[in-house]
Amino acid sequence: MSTVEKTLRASAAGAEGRPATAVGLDGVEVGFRTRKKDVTALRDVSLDVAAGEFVAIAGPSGCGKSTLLKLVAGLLAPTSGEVRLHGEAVRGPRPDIGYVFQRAALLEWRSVRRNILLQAEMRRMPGEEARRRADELIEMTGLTGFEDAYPHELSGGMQQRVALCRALLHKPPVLLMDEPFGALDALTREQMNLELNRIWRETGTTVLLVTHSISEAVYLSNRVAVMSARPGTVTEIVDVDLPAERDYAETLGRQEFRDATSRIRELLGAASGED
Ligand SMILES: Nc1ncnc2c1ncn2[C@@H]1O[C@H](COP(=O)(O)OP(=O)(O)OP(=O)(O)O)[C@@H](O)[C@H]1O
Repeated sequence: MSTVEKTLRASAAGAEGRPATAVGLDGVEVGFRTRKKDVTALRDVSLDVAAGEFVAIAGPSGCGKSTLLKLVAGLLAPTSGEVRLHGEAVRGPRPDIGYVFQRAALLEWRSVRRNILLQAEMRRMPGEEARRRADELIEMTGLTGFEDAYPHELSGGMQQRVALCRALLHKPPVLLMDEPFGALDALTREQMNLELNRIWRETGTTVLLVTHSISEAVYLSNRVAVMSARPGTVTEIVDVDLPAERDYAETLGRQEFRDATSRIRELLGAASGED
């Protein structure tokens, strides 16, 4: 583990070595007013995510999962209730988060390295430090040898790896991922799940992941927050009783994995046909 990662892990632990709360939502409600009607997207959402924890959010389409991530990022303000990052109320866009979306959204005219370094340019990070960090991430995500390739020369999985490097460049203590592997084929998605589990363990980053896949949610997380249909609220938090380091096939065969997936499927309604 590098010194940077050790520091990140140490700062993730609160007083007396207990993990501090990285993300807190308290009685959050979000309403949208459109020309035609008012929509309550989230109602009474409360959720605490400990520093270094991996929490997945699962729920039916339109229940407010993306809205919840936008609140944490400070891109949206709640109508009522409070959102906190590291104990501090979120009052506007936060620089200390990383965001990965379903589409990698890379700049076609920039190489892999320069797409990753875009984050540094936006944040005016010192060049040498940013280049070192980009190299570290390129190696961590298996992109070595493709630094000078352009997005059209990459597979979908590789493009998402670049997006992940870009999101992690400034070492955000909190990483928000909105259905990041939804557009990938099943095998690539499995590979990305394995890699994300390793990267999460190596960096100690707190992760909030929105996913429609129940198995992905359970494979990756410490806990899965299951939401109801709109107005979305967290109906139950399912604990995933598995070791942090997870072999893919072995994990899927474990009773704890089956217990968690069937509980989530039950909560979401077997008829939804998800996963
Ligand atoms: N800016 C907005 N203005 C008006 N309504 C909005 C806005 N953003 C979201 N909504 C509404 O809020 C609800 C929740 O949207 P959100 O995108 O958070 O759901 P989701 O659970 O992420 O959906 P999906 O799983 O389909 O991506 C939806 O009914 C959506 O139409």
